[in-house]
Amino acid sequence: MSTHPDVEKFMTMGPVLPVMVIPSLDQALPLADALIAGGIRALEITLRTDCALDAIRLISKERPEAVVGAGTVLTPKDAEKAEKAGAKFLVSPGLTKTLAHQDVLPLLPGVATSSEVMKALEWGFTHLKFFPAVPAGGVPYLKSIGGPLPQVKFCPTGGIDAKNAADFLALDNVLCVGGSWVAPAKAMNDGNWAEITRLAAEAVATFGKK
Ligand SMILES: O=C(O)C(=O)C[C@H](O)[C@H](O)COP(=O)(O)O
Repeated sequence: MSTHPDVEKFMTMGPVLPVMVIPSLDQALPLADALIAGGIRALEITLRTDCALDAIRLISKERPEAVVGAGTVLTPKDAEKAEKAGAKFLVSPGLTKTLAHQDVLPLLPGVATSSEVMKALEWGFTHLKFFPAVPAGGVPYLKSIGGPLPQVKFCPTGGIDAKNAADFLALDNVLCVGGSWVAPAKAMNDGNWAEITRLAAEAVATFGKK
């Protein structure tokens, strides 16, 4: 499936797509609530933990105001499981032929080089995650890619935080940024949900809408 029109909707819902790693199911609703209270509604739950699918199921059911997506989607099987759990979109760190052809849910696939962008375009993807954003070259790199490939819109992710997000968001080819900095493991482990609401609200207030 090529880029679904809904992908741009999810990307422009907020300037920040939180990358959520949820180790324990009892953290799922408090974390979602903390982010929602801070003004973030599009939530990416990575399929990196055992309870990730259950967390997607729980948040989708109990918090209909949130738009829940699955992250770290690697295979079409992952896509099917995420859809069954209630996810509305998929995010992957890279792109393979089989993943490019899944048609279960709208996909935001990851790329890191111009050849990968060109291959994604051949498969019909115009909206991509730039991953890992900072280690791969950061703002100047993504700006350069926008020279020959201006038709592609990105969600840079990987190494982004409150300090460098604005520099990425200032680029013409960036619609939103992704990151775990608004849902840090330490605050989650401490049950410090107020801190997560503060970080989310700070991101929304600082970066506003693109
Ligand atoms: O899980 C995935 O699908 C990924 O592609 C990786 C995440 O997007 C990054 O790990 C987030 O990076 P940080 O904000 O630097 O923690």
